Amino acid sequence: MKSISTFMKMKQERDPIAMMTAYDAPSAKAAAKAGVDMILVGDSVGMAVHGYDSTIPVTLEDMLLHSKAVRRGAPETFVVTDLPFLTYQGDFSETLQAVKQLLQEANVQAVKLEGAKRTLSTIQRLSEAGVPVIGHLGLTPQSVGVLGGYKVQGRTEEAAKQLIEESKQVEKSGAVALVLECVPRQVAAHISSLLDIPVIGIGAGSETDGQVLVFHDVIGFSDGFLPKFVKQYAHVQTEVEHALSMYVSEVKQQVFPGPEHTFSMSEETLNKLYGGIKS
Ligand SMILES: Nc1nc(=O)c2c([nH]1)NC[C@@H]1CN(c3ccc(C(=O)N[C@@H](CCC(=O)O)C(=O)O)cc3)CN21
Ligand SMILES: CC(C)C(=O)C(=O)O
Ligand SMILES: [Mg+2]
Repeated sequence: MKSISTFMKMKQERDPIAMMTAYDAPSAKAAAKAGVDMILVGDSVGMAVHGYDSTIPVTLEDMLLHSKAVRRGAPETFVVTDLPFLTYQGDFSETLQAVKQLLQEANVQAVKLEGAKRTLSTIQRLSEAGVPVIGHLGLTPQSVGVLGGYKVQGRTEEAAKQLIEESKQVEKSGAVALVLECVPRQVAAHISSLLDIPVIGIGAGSETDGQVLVFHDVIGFSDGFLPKFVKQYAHVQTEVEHALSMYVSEVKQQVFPGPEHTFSMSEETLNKLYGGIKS
């Protein structure tokens, strides 16, 4: 299995890190087969799978269930799980309990936490306890209420300076990697060259040490969600809708199931059972 040192080496050798979310066993298996370096069990599962309009309602129980499924689907892949909203801002023992379950029951390799400021001491304490922690700055969806929407971050001189400062602080606190979401490419490039740890971008341009996208966005199965940074490599939504309407139509027209989908018993048994009926 790849490890933090693999990813450090990839950064040094300018070998881009391909990260993608997965929330269940089959998608994790497909990601592993495709050569994804690192799987993220993102709290975006709340939006991509559970139908919420933000990541706020996602719970630790949700993340555990999805992480376990992903682990079973991709037993040899480095997996990182998002700590959900408000599981790492209060009592540290609660944070520890959450991380303990993710690392010991779901067997993931690392956890990801949003923000700097108050999050820094948590990153530090977890790192000191031996937990690989990934930071997440820029657009931090768990703060959507404070940010006032899903908007590009770090665009003004002041905001960019703060983002650069906070990135350094996240590294200094012991994080093993940093996700930068929706920031100008120039700022993301600067931070990537400034830090020793790998910087993984989403909507952060091509000069980061790696990229991350949401599985459903990559395959075109996210109900029209298409922000600027998403590239759809397939249009599964269309395929799925076509398949489902064919199924409905064939059931209605009694085309499905055909003989090839149907079980039968022998004439002899049938005779014993009913004294002979027309099959
Ligand atoms: N399916 C999915 N994909 C994601 O990438 C994703 C989620 N869900 N859920 C959690 C967060 C939320 N994300 C979002 C959501 C919306 C925008 C968005 O509308 N962005 C505008 C920015 C406009 C601007 O500020 O100029 C865009 O056009 O990219 C960006 C990221 C990224 N994450
Ligand atoms: C978009 C990525 C970085 C994420 O945090 C998620 O999928 O939840
Ligand atoms: Mg997330």
